[in-house]
Amino acid sequence: MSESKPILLVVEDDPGLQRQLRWAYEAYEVVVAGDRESALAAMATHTPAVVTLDLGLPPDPDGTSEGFATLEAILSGYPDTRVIVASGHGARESARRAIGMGAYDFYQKPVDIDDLGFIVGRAFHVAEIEAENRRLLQSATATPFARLITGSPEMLKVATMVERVASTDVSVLLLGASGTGKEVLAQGLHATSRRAKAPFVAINCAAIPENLLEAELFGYEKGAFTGAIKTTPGKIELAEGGTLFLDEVGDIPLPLQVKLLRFIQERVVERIGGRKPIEVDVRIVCATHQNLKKMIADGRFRDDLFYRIAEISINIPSLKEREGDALLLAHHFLQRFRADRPSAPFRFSPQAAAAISTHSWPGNVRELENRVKRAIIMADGAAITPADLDLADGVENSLMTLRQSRTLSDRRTVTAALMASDNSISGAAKILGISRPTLYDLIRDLGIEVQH
Ligand SMILES: Nc1ncnc2c1ncn2[C@@H]1O[C@H](COP(=O)(O)OP(=O)(O)OP(=O)(O)O)[C@@H](O)[C@H]1O
Repeated sequence: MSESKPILLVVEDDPGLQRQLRWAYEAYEVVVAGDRESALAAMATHTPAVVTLDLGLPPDPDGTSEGFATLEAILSGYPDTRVIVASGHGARESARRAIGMGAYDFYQKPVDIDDLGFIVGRAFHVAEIEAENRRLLQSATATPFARLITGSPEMLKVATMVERVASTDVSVLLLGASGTGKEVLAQGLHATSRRAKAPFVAINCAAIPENLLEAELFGYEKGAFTGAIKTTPGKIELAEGGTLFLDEVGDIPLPLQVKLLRFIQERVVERIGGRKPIEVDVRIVCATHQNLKKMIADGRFRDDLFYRIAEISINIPSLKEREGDALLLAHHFLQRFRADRPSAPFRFSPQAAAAISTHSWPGNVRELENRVKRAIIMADGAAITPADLDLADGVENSLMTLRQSRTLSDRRTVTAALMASDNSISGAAKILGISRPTLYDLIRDLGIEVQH
């Protein structure tokens, strides 16, 4: 991979500030444009991930009209670009308008190079994560787990385990909270097993009334009970040669647990009202959000059945535990649902992205899917907002994190410089490129203890 620096486009008409910014951002290759035309030319040539844009551009250097026109042109041509808007004119109103149009962030002049540098750094970071997300989305859809979208190491580990057990015929118990993707994984398991061409039959044991569950699973002969007007095979039979997925297996009532156990041991079913045993070859995969061990202790689940269905148990992490996945999945669902509603926004506002990243997702992926579905219907701006998702604004949180992370990174850098210079103040100041008094101030503000 090339080690070239990322390109930052600075749209600024003041030559003094142009020079200052060019000098300040050593980590980037800074491209400068002084007006709309040259900004769009630079966009076409370099397609930078991040742009800083002064709203006061010629021919309206004292107003904002040209700046807004430039913002609109950039965002409509290059919707993935993070545009950071800087202006001294009627800052609040301009800020609101710019963010509403899809700007990434806003900065009020006069420019503080350090602060703006931090915002720019974060914008590149987010752009990188999003690019990575897009790559992951592409590669994820190429795997046998076509419906499983994840970039988190914990979940990838789960997918690898599922893939590994798929080639065997052991029974698998998937443990995870509601909406974590148990059925998606069960389907992935089936699709990667030797049974892939045979049926995958799923049954949610919690969704079917107790008295109907037996008929659903085992089938019945005509006339076996009132309403049994024709002979009907059960789900177990329908899964012949393939995989039977028993979701919420903990909800199977005890008498039916006995019958299921018998089937698993003998591999034959008898329809209700039937006399002849029917041989069935199926792979059993179960899932539950309940604690089966506790249910066994309470006498609500049979331990002999548990050991039959749980030759291998796999824990599925909650969405909150999969770092970065909420945003990755949100983009995935946005793309998917937009297919039916092309006029919907194609991006989340920075506030919405922050809200998605900080929400605790008690309903896991299903909750996320529903919120994005809702947002696509509700949204009427350029970007999806936290309100469209019915989430609290995440920006306050992210701003706190911004401040905290800045302190954290300063502390780390100063401590490393002190260690490298054997706690010599002048040595550390030299490494950090600051004066000794500035370093003393920093050490005090950051609460660092210097050992002598
Ligand atoms: N990693 C994932 N990638 C893409 N979509 C997912 C993922 N996980 C779950 N989904 C989607 O979220 C929804 C819920 O998933 P699923 O039904 O598999 O969860 P579950 O754990 O079986 O839920 P429950 O226990 O409530 O039945 C489905 O629409 C599914 O397609």
